[in-house]
Amino acid sequence: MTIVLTPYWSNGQQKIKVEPQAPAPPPAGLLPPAYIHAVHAERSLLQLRSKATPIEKNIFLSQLKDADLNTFYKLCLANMSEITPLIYTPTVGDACLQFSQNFRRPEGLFISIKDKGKIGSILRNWPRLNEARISVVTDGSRILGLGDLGVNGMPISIGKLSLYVAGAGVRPTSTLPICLDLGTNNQKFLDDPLYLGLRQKRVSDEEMDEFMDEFMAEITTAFPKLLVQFEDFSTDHAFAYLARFRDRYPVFNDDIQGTGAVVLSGLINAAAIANIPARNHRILFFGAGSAGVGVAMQLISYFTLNGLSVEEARDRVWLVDSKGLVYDGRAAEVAEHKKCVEMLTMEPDFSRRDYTGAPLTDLLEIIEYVKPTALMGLSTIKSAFTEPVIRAMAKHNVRPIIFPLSNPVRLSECEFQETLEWSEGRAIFASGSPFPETTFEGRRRIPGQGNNMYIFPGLGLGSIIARVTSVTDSMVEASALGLANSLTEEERGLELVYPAIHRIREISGHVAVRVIRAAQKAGVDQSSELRSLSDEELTELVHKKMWYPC
Ligand SMILES: NC(=O)C1=CN([C@@H]2O[C@H](COP(=O)(O)OP(=O)(O)OC[C@H]3O[C@@H](n4cnc5c(N)ncnc54)[C@H](OP(=O)(O)O)[C@@H]3O)[C@@H](O)[C@H]2O)C=CC1
Ligand SMILES: CC(=O)C(=O)O
Ligand SMILES: [Mg+2]
Repeated sequence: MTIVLTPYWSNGQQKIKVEPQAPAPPPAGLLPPAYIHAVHAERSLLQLRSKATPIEKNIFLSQLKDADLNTFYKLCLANMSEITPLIYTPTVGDACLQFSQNFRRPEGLFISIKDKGKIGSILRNWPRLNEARISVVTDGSRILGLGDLGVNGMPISIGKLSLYVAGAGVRPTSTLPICLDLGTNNQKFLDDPLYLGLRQKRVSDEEMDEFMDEFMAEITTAFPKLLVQFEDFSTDHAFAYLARFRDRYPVFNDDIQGTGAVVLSGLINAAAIANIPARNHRILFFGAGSAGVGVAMQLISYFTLNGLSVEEARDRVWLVDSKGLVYDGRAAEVAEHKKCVEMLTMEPDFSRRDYTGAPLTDLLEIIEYVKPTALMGLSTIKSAFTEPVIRAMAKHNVRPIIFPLSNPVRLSECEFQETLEWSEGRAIFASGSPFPETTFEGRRRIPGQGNNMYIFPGLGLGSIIARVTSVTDSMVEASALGLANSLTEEERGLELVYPAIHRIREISGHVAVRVIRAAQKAGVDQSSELRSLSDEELTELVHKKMWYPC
């Protein structure tokens, strides 16, 4: 049993410790005589562990959250590494796939295309109108690497918000999960009598634009203090709506910006282990969607801040999509977001100009041509990093950086153990979903989890506390740098690229402080009283604001 709990009340016979936040005990007789709330957390943990499969554990935890919020978050905080994979990736992928079958009680807000014209009135049905501070909004069109899941995407919003609470201490009552139902192109769901969403195909881009304009205007009116996180929109809409709304409202896109920040942070720490400055790396992206391009943009921005010109910075990056290496001369059309993204002041044209040969479609061939120092997988293609691919990376690099970042775990481009074996233990590894640690040739090896869950809780908390009017690139970059320098000496000694997940509150606090400072510098903060605080005072304030279960 790993949890350490402080009992705070019993059924009245044996008062132990009453904390200020503790709920009043129910009247005598409504609980068994020896019931102790804190011990109940241990009982809940045993119940959780008695479930056979991850999805059963996910269902159990979801019901526990509904029945006893404090015990749920106590378990999360005391057992982060055990519980995070159950409420988040990989299990949240199954929770989404099975949402319509497993549905018990509604959680969050559902807004459909049929509500167009009256979205404001639907939003005002939310019972905690004045309390909402952070909303994770998905349209279910690209849930993890699982594709269009329509209204079944709701658990991703719920799961991310549970991490806001557990990982950053955002008050549970301040979280607002939203799933937009704009139809689905998933025929299996449309044919399923249990499917809980609209029985229609996705609406046109024009209709979706009108809907999103109304939605954003109404949500920021109904909830004037709300930060909006866009989650798992399909890539074209992810870029389009970030560009459309980011200067008007406090909004960020987790898959583009959160992922960009977390991978930049991991690359900085991996570069230190490889003993090659980050800006000197040659980075090959296998997958050029919202996540791949988001990370590429973040890296280029960082490299330019570290002395490279835009040309030199983008020269460090190669993109591969389903048609192979992205280069100017190839016949297959190159989507706009892979060429020129308006969201940065520079124009990071990722399409290579220096390659003029025949299309390169084989990853191994591409590796032999590029000779990358780092290989990033954001493709949703399971096992794409084959033994020859990893061996080629290991041939060209003393310490190859290999980050298979696709989620959930069954879509990972490679697994931890095989990557160690094929690279003779030299790979520096981080994956999107967690792999267990292992011992390789007598040495303890701990895989990194390169997941935006290390960024969004702190980025969100800092934005909420500073009451920002928008989320700037500098705030996102600050979150990455804050995460990168949060490793302890012991963690560096173990060659970790990300800190241990059980320190998530500390890390989120650190990230939040960096984000608040960046917001102040950019002039987008509205909590001017925080400006005069020293860093120590600000850190203390951030931690004081964190909610704890009782
Ligand atoms: N670790 C983390 O924190 C995060 C991980 N992710 C994960 O990243 C993955 C991708 O997300 P996202 O970018 O939004 O999704 P997209 O579907 O937009 O992108 C997938 C990309 O992979 C490319 N691709 C598909 N098949 C192949 C193939 N056979 N060979 C080479 N490339 C291929 C696609 O090519 P084309 O453009 O030609 O279609 C596209 O560029 C998901 O699994 C998601 O879960 C996302 C966000 C955060
Ligand atoms: C982690 C995440 O945001 C994703 O896989 O989409
Ligand atoms: Mg996502």
